[in-house]
Amino acid sequence: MADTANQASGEAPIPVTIITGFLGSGKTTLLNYILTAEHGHKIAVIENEFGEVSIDDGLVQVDRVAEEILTLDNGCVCCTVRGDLVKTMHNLLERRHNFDYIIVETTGMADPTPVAITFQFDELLKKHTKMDAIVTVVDAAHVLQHLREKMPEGVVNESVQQIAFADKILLNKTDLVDKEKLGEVRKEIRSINAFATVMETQYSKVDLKEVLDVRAFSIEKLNNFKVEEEEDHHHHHDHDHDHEHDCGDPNCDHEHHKHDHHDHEHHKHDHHDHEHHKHDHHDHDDHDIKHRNTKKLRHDSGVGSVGLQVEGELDIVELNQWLGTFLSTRGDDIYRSKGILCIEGTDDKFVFQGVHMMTTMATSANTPGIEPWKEGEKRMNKMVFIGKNLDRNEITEGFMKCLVKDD
Ligand SMILES: Nc1nc2c(ncn2[C@@H]2O[C@H](COP(=O)(O)OP(=O)(O)OP(=O)(O)O)[C@@H](O)[C@H]2O)c(=O)[nH]1
Repeated sequence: MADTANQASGEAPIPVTIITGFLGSGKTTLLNYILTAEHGHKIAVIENEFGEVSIDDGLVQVDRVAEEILTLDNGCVCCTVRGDLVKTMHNLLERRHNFDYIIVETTGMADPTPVAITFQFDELLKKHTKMDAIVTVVDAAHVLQHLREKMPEGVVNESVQQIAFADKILLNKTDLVDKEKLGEVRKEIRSINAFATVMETQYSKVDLKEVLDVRAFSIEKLNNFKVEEEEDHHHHHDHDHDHEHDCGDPNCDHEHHKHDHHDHEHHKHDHHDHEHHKHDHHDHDDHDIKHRNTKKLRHDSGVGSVGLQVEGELDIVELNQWLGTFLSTRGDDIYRSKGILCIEGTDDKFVFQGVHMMTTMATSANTPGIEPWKEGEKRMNKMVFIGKNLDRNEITEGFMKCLVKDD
């Protein structure tokens, strides 16, 4: 008989943390800190840039990932799987008894999407690993400059995207900025991603319980759906939905790019900027919709977040149809989506998460840490979308139509 520790580590899916962030933001500093700290994990690290990182304790091995990109479709980022990463991961999994945690560090400029997608896409990886969180390291002294950088037509601002994807944000190098600047940076981050946890750090020193094994990607944390109060009352711009959207790849001529989006003309109300603003919505005013508008600040990428919190039961067929259509038409612009949902006819919570148009739906029956709806618990659906040019009304309307109507 194999020993129990071996058995245990041989069966449970291995958590994967993706560390991303702009060049020089402090990713390597974070990695070195993690690898030398006491955390009880045996960590395998995969990096794009470095051949070797040798740390005596904890670290098991470092695999070099060469630049090899396997594109599944016409070059659209959401259809890109890292072939090299798949190979490296398969090799690594053959030695899985050597480690119980995986960290993937992306290069400074890399978009985390293909890495996240790869873990969702490959069958073996899906079976043996479990995305834990995307951790984005932000350089407090330089991030505003990067966020506000004007990009040429069709080019994605990586800094904005990395923040949009994050479950956890290390606001690093706080020693280099004053309070006022720090406040400004925080606001700008919030305007892009209203749902990630932001932690201020120096030399990436963070409470590791906040970044490792946090299951942020599989959204247990949505249970605490908590949004920070913001004081500023910047005017929320209406986004003009120009129908030529881009996925950041100038060569991409993917069918869905040509999709003519709905005309949003009738949605053009002026939103308040108040948090948890109660909203009378058509004939659904019996449902309490708590939501949050993110404000468009000076980064002009149009990236923001929309969160919904709606009580009620959802019709699974309607939901699949709406989400399927919504994400296949808008998926290039929607970096992340997650949700905990209440489906008619079951006491299991449904756990939804997506990266662009790739989505997974699990239930509390197969998601550790998520409990089924309890007797008497409010059946509150919570859903988050983070992306470009999101139209809160369009999302709310689509979502509300999926609710089971009380007769
Ligand atoms: N002042 C200050 N410097 C820091 C802090 N964190 C990291 N640095 C320094 O910033 C520089 C870049 O840090 P790295 O950890 O190498 O950044 P990186 O994100 O890995 O950089 P790339 O690999 O180039 O993308 C190093 O000289 C670090 O010592 C901090 O909190 N304050």
